[in-house]
Parts: sequence; structure tokens; C-alpha cells
Amino acid sequence: MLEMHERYGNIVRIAPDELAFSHPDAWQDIMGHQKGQSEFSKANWFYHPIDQPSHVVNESREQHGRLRRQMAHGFSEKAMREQELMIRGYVDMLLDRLHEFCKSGTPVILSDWYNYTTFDIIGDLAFGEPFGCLQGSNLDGWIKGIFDAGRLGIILQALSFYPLVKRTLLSLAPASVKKAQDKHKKLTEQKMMRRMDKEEGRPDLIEGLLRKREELNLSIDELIANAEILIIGGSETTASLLSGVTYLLLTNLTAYKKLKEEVRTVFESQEEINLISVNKLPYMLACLDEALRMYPPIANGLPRMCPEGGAKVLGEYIPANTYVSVHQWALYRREDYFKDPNTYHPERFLGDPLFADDRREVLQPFHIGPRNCLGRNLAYSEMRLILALIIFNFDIEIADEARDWIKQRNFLMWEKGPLKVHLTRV
Ligand code: HEM
Repeated sequence: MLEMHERYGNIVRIAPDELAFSHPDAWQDIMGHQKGQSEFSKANWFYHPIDQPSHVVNESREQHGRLRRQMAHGFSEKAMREQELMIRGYVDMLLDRLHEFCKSGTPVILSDWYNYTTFDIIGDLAFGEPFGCLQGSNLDGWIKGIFDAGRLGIILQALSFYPLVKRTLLSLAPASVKKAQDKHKKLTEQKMMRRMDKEEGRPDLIEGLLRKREELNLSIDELIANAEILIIGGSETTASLLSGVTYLLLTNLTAYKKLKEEVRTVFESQEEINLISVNKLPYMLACLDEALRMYPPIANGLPRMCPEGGAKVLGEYIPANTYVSVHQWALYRREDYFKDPNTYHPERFLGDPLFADDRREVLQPFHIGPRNCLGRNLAYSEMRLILALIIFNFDIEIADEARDWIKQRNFLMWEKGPLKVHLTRV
């Protein structure tokens, strides 16, 4: 995508009815609140590859608005303050486990441990119980089921362009696939039932929906679909970014040294580090933003469809039903928008005159508009808390075999290899 935009410009036709846009204004034109014209809907082939219960990410506009309003309670400042103790408990467990590696001198696959932590946190927030990943040092079978379904979903998205092949392949799926799906469904229903049995008013992300379940006319399958999308959207993304920022720091030692100095000067003990006090770390925030630019967790374009009557994007008339998208990774690597785009420079977010011409508004890793990320604040808080505590507790060195870690394939999410590091207690 980067090569194509560099060669053909800000708008590239990537299929007969699909356009890719690469310009700061494309965000507003495609995803922003639209005045006097209908919104771009989410592309059906991508968001509904098979007939399954809908959730907040792929619901139609009206029901989406209702779900989002209810779910927003769980993402408020107040809710986050109430969630902090729980989140901190899992982060402390992560630190304990990493200290054990330090004692034994064994290298650590930090990318796995970030995943275990964000999965346990989101499990508690979406289903009222962790997955036990930190305890068991592995991904629980239920999560593996979700990943397998995700990979299958991507194949089904591609097959949407060949409906006959898709129908045939689906009808030929072996009985074992169906059996695994049924088992997964049963486990998920049991999880949801246990959550529904818990006390009313639990400050988590699903409570808002449970409270208005009847009014919203939500079946158990729809509740589950929403909880599952929270798990996928709220764990792999944050864990990817934490792995990405760690890799970028360990391969850019000047930035890593500055960050260590900041964290260890601002705080004298780890008890001082919390969701509020991490605001005192501007360099760390710049490190995270620069990692979001170089390694955006959602790297590819998520397609929208041009509304009835067509619409203007970047001043061009786009006919109705054209698929359009913004491909983040390619956008953020363009020299037109960022100086020295392939090098990690947190300073570009701190007013360094060297980067005065950067178009920082290009960076929208959480998207904008009515369907932007609901979990943005939670994601930043989690990432800042975890990174600050890791930097405070450990000196980290990248293992030789992980030096090329960032060269990865991407299937909606990054195919992360093991980020192996050596930890030393500070
Ligand atoms: C670095 C971490 C994250 C990134 C980069 C990210 C990015 C995004 C993006 C790009 C979207 C728009 C998807 C679309 O247009 O189809 C989105 C939606 C969403 N995200 Fe995140 N996300 C992150 C973390 C989280 C977390 C921690 C949660 C909390 C559980 C979360 C919950 C959601 C929800 C509920 C939506 C759907 C919002 C709606 O449609 O109204 N995200 N996210």
C-alpha cells in the first residue's frame, strides 16, 4: 500500500469498486460526523463474513448508537477509577512472574506476558473473571478458540468475493470444526451465565448492557457477541502495542535511556505509580505515540461503504457503494507527513523543531468519529501503567534472535513472533 500511494498518489483504486485513501483529511471525510450527508456504513463483506449475532463493532447505525451509549458507562472516568484496583492486581502479578524469571536468569518472551496480562484484565472486565493466563503461564483454551475463529474469519472475508466457493467450502467443513465451535459456544454461555449471577452494579464493561438488556432487546447470543468483541478488541491491540514499544525502545537505546531516566526520577517507589500519576511522564506518552505510528495495532484499512447518492472524499466525488478505507501503516510511513518516517523519534511528539513540519493529526490509531474506539482511554491507561512499572522494575536487553522481530506479516492483527528479552532487576 505504501509503494502504491507513493507511486500513484493519495487515492489509489485497489479493486474495481474499492479505493484506498492516504491523506490527513481522509479521516474526517470517511469516518467523521457527517453534516448533511449519510454516514459511510461498515462494509458488509468485511464486518459480516458469516451470519452471526451482531455486536457494537458491526451493528447497523441505530442499534450501534444504543449499544454504544450503554457501554460508554463502563469506559467513563468514574468506572476506570473503580476498575483500577483490579487492573493493578493483574499488573502486580505480571511483575511477580517477571521477577521469578530474573531470579532464575532465564530469558523471557515478553510479548507472551503482555498478552497474558491484557487477556486477564479484559476477561475480568468483560466476563467478570480472568482467564488465568498469568497464573498458568499460557493462553487459555477459550482464547485459542477465539484466535482460531479470527483466522477463519479472515479467510471468509476474502472468500466473500467468491460466494459460491465460500458456500461450498463452508458446507464441506469437517465435523471436528463444528464440534470445536459447539464446545466453544457452550463454554462462553457458561461464562456469561456466571457473570450474570454476579452482584448488580459491578463496575465492568458489560454491566451497562446487562442493565438495559430488555430495553435493548439483547439475546444471550448478542450479549456474548459483545463480550467477545471486547475481548478481541481490548487485549490483542494493547498487547501488540506494548510489545511494539518495548521492541522499538530496545533497538533505539537513546530513547530507552531517556525513558528510564524519566520514570526513575519522577518516581521513588513503585507504589507511587498509578493510573493518575503516570500523567507525569510526558516522554513515555511520546514513546507510546511514536510506537502507535510505527507499529499501529490496526495496521490495515477497515473498509467502509460510500452512502446512497455518493459523497465527497478529498474533494473528489465518490459514487455510492464504493468501498473506501485508510491504511494506517502505509499512511504513517509516508515522508509527505512525517520526517524520517522509518526511524523511531518520540521527540516528534514533544515539539522538537526538527519535526515541526510533521502532520501529527495524521496519526489516528483509534480512528475518529461516531465509531471510534470506545476503549482509547482505558488502553492508554493500561499501557502507561504497565510500561512505567516494567521500566521502573527492570533493565531490559533484547535477545539476538529478536532483533528483526518487527518484520511481521499482518492478518488484521500482527502475527507477532516471540519478543525474547533478558531482564535484570533494578
Ligand atoms: C492500543 C489499543 C487499541 C487500539 C489501537 C484500538 C483501535 C480501535 C479502532 C481502530 C477501532 C475502530 C474499529 C472500526 O472502525 O471497525 C476500535 C473500536 C473499538 N474499540 Fe478499540 N483499540 C484499542 C484498545 C481497546 C480497548 C482496551 C478496548 C476495551 C475493551 C477497546 C474497545 C473498543 C470498542 C468497544 C470499539 C467499538 C466502538 C464502536 O464501534 O462504537 N479498544 N478500536
